[in-house]
This record gives sequence, C-alpha cells and structure tokens, in this order.
Amino acid sequence: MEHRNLAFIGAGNMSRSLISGLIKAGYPPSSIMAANPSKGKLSQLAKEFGIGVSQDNSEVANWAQVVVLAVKPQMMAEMLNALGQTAQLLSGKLLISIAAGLSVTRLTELTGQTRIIRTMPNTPSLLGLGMTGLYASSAINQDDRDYAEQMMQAVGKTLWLNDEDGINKITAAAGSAPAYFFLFMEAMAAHATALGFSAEEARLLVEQTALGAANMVSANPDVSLSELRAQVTSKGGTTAQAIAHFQAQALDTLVADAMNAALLRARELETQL
Ligand SMILES: NC(=O)C1=CN([C@@H]2O[C@H](COP(=O)(O)OP(=O)(O)OC[C@H]3O[C@@H](n4cnc5c(N)ncnc54)[C@H](O)[C@@H]3O)[C@@H](O)[C@H]2O)C=CC1
Ligand SMILES: O=C(O)[C@@H]1CCC=N1
Repeated sequence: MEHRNLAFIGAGNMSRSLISGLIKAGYPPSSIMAANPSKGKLSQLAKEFGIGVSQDNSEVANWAQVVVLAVKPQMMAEMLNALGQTAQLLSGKLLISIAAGLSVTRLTELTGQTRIIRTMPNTPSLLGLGMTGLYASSAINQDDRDYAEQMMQAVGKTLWLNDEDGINKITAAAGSAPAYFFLFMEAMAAHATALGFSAEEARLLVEQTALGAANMVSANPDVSLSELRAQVTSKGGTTAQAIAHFQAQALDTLVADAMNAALLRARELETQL
C-alpha cells in the first residue's frame, strides 16, 4: 500500500492495535507517528515499533499527510478545538476517524475540513484479525478511499457502508463485539472453575475451544452456522441439553437486545457530541 505519513492522535488501545498491525504488514515505522498527553504509552510504542512519537498533537499533525483521530469520543471536541487554534494544521490532510458517535458533519464542524473518512475497527486488528467498517461521503476521492481501505486491510477485513448509520450498526455488530465473546468466555471459564478445573485449565479449555470454533467457521465458508452447530449436537446427547437451555432462555432475543443497546448508544452519542 501507499506509505503516506500517518499520524495517530491518541495512543490508546485502538491506536496500538492498528499501529502493531500496520508494522507487521510492512508499513515503515518512519512513516508513522503517534501523539498522546502522557509519556508512558508513547515510550512503549517507540520502543516496541520504532515509530516517531510526540506529546504535541500539532507536531504530528503538521508532519502527517493522514491524521487518525483516535481519542475517546468525549475528548474529541476538546482535542480538535485545541488543534484548531494552531490554524490550518489539518488543512488539506486526509482525516480518518475511528471514534464511535462522531458524525462526518460534526467532525467537519470541529475541524473545518471535509476530507474525512469515518471508520469503525475492532481490537483484534492487533493480530491482523480486525473487522473494520468504513464510510465516506461522495465527496471523497477514490485514492483516499483506497488508502483508508488498504490501511484497515493491513490489519484485517473491511466492509464499506453505503450510509453513515451503517457505522453505528457495525459498531454494534463488530466494533463492540469482541467484548461480547470475551464475556461469554469469561462466563464459561468461571463455570469450568466451579466444576473443579484450575484457572489455567479453564482458560485453556475456553481459549482453545473458541479458537477452534472460530476456525471451523472460517474454514467452512459454505457451511451455515446452524449446520456447524448441528454437527456438534448429537440427537439425545449432551449438547442438545445445553442448547435447549440457551434457547429456553431466549438467547437470540438477549443478543439482539444487547446489540440494539450498543446501536442506540452509538446513535445517542451522535446527538450529544
Ligand atoms: N477500544 C475499542 O475496541 C475501539 C475503540 N474505538 C474508538 O477508538 C477511540 C479510542 O479508543 P481506545 O483506544 O479504546 O481509548 P483509550 O482510552 O485506550 O485511548 C485514547 C487515548 O487518547 C489519549 N488522549 C486523551 N486526550 C488526548 C488529547 N487531547 N490529545 C491526544 N491524545 C489524547 C489518552 O491518553 C489515551 O491514551 C475511541 O474514539 C473509540 O470510540 C473504535 C473501535 C473499537
Ligand atoms: O465501547 C466503545 O464505545 C468503543 C467503540 C467500539 C468498541 N469500543
């Protein structure tokens, strides 16, 4: 992919995931910078990946051709207002937001810029296994779309969204979703421990089974999820009892309600930030 000067403003969990994935995919460390108020995370990034770092957002914005807006949604206005005071810093640069709940319109208000692509990645990007949604208005040219897509494909898979609310939907379905699986795994590990396995054994059982199940899905693109489930579920056997319990407790409704709660929160943030 094209190696434009790429700056991350906000060097937290998600930036770290993206930077790590990009470096693994061969993006030159000398073409990446990150800015953060505190030194600790920056020193770690510089040490681990050899990228440039600064505690001064304007320094990295000034250097960059592409600026990734990667602070918490609630911090974005303050951060961009402060940058805006050092006038023209963002002018003419491609801005890629990874923040939940900040619309392109709001980002344009805050930056005075229109060259903006909104994305929603997730943390498995750290391992090159991310899932990222992208949205750009029709004003964004193909070169910029290709760059953003290739940047996110360096750390996983991508899906373009036709309308901006698609970003909120993908937040519910993929951005937040690693945490749903972790929660499920936590519950399984807790009960495996209650059944008498040690914490290490419980983690091994859950980890290896989740990995195996995810790989079964990935290795069998033509087999439906329900068929893969059926292959485990012997008639009159043990799995059927567990599945019947999940279904009696309306697991599908519970999951739908949880995803809707995430979606509504993403939409609510758009009205508040
Ligand atoms: N964690 C996740 O799974 C995902 C997060 N996101 C989005 O990514 C963004 C960042 O989230 P995380 O990395 O999880 O948060 P985080 O809290 O780990 O990282 C945010 C970083 O921004 C820094 N920061 C705060 N104020 C700043 C300022 N004025 N200038 C520069 N840096 C500043 C903080 O010190 C912190 O290191 C959020 O907008 C979130 O919506 C998107 C997809 C997934
Ligand atoms: O929880 C959040 O708001 C962010 C967006 C998706 C994952 N983490």
